[in-house]
Amino acid sequence: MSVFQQLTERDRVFDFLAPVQSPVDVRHGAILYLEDVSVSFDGFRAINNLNLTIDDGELRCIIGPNGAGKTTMMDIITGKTRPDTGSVWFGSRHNLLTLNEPDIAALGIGRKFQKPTVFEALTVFENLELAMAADKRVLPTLTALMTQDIRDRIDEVLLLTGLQELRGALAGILSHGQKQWLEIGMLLMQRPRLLLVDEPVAGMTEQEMERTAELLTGLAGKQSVVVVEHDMGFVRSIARTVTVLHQGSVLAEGTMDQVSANPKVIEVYLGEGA
Ligand SMILES: Nc1ncnc2c1ncn2[C@@H]1O[C@H](COP(=O)(O)OP(=O)(O)OP(=O)(O)O)[C@@H](O)[C@H]1O
Repeated sequence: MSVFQQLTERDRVFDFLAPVQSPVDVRHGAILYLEDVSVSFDGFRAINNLNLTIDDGELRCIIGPNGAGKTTMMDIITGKTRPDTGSVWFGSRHNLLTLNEPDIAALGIGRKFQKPTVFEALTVFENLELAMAADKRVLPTLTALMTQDIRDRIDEVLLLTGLQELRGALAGILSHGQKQWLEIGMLLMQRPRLLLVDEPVAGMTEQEMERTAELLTGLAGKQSVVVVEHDMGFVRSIARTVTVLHQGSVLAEGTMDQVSANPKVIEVYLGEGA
């Protein structure tokens, strides 16, 4: 059936217009559990008996030296990499190791990579609209049929990301920071329960960093946010709990003050002048 035919079928709700369900069971307080997770690449243990719990609504920062396993950990959570051993649960109901990448995304885990990948030839508004559509070819038709719900969500996300004034601007003319916020906004359109954000402030000005700190801390509570970041000033400005990864395991966990006073952390990471 053509996209046009699908859109003219008035008697059913289309998947891309349906509200995202959140069947995640967080009654025990945690939204993500990694237990004894290990993965090796050519005999090298990139993740080594990793244990990590993220609470529902929490903002967690993950730091650690190059090669500590931060990206691999994100890849495991999103289903891009399968661990050799261990378990990974989203709430207490969903075993993520039985699901593929699209299913994990559909459950409500959004991932923001370091480099922004917005559609530069489209406006800010259209980028957000497109983030709602599963089928990226339907944009022009979708605009005509856009429900009030989607318009309201776009307005909410424009407000959250501080991009209201730029709603009609082409994404291509945005600053680096604004593009990063737009991309976070695109993820927010799907109302994720857990957002994984990789080095959000790399290449940003001081002012953009402050705005990003406000944005991420504002999201916590409504959703859980895991931020991987090397910029210690930024981590200090947003962090409640910091996890330090080293050689694929948790080396230390606590407040920024606690981990930065930890001699093991100073030795393997902070002592590098990071
Ligand atoms: N697909 C792969 N094949 C082989 N080795 C890999 C693969 N992915 C990661 N590694 C290795 O696993 C280790 C952990 O890498 P990872 O990218 O997860 O670290 P990181 O903490 O994200 O580092 P950075 O801060 O530099 O981004 C590194 O030694 C890396 O070379």
